[in-house]
Amino acid sequence: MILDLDIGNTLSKWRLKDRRTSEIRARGAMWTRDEWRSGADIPDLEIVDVIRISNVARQDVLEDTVQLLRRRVDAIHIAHSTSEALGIRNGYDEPERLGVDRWLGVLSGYQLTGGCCTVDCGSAITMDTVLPGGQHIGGYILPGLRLMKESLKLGTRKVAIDPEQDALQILSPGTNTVDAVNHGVFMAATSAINRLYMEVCDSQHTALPLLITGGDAALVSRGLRLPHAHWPDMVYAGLEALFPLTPAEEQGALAGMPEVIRPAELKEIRRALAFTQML
Ligand SMILES: Nc1ncnc2c1ncn2[C@@H]1O[C@H](COP(=O)(O)OP(=O)(O)O)[C@@H](O)[C@H]1O
Ligand SMILES: CC(C)(COP(=O)(O)O)[C@@H](O)C(=O)NCCC(=O)O
Ligand SMILES: [K+]
Repeated sequence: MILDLDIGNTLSKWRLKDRRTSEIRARGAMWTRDEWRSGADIPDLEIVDVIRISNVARQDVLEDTVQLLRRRVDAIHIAHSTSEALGIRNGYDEPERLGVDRWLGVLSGYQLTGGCCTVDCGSAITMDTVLPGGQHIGGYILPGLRLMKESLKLGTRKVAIDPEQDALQILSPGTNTVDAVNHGVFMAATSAINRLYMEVCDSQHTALPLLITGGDAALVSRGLRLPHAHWPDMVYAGLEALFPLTPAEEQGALAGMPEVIRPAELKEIRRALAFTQML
């Protein structure tokens, strides 16, 4: 069995994948700051023979995790951002400083689309662009929904946006503190993504597919008017692309690949952008 780990600043996500059939057998998550102890929260390590890791949390979290796992498994593959991989050139001045979760999203996004914008809505919200031909041009980092809320210190930290509400409701003026904050941060996130996406397409002269992932992706997705695809396993898919282990992975099949949504026409994107700028 393969254990895939995606250690973010908030949550450490894990997934068990069958090495022969490529089926996902189990999934879970735990708080990154918590220790890995046997119990219901962590996978059964007895059946794991190889591990792939994406880590953007502190180095000691990775070291502790590897220490714990090393005793039990044959191989541990740890992903790193590099200047080039799988036909993609990293656009950062210092490529190794690009968050590896972003790099993995770019790798899988490019495998799927041949050029796209990737958005990861977690502790931070990140957007990256890789152009047709494989040049990554860098991206943007914003605080995530939770961080934005916490930074206001208005006591609304624990009250999440109701995911059942429709987007128009979430964007309406709040008539109490909780709603005012929730609607405000939702608007900040969705309008920034909309705008940055349009700016990038305009300046690169191409309408790019838009992919979104991360713990808040389903919610943020509801406020994006642009065509886009939600790919919950996008970071895991980058691990699959970088360290293929199953027969399906060796042939380029990535877990949970969404259908590619055709982007709006470039001239429509430019019209919407011009409208935004005149407001
Ligand atoms: N079950 C959940 N537990 C905790 N956070 C969740 C959950 N579902 C959605 N979230 C949201 O997802 C965010 C974490 O997303 P994630 O992509 O895992 O972040 P990171 O990779 O930075 O750890 C949280 O800040 C929270 O807003
Ligand atoms: C930007 C991030 C904090 C996002 O992490 P996440 O929200 O997924 O926990 C992470 O990708 C990171 O630490 N990046 C290093 C800085 C950079 O990418 O420029
Ligand atoms: K993120």
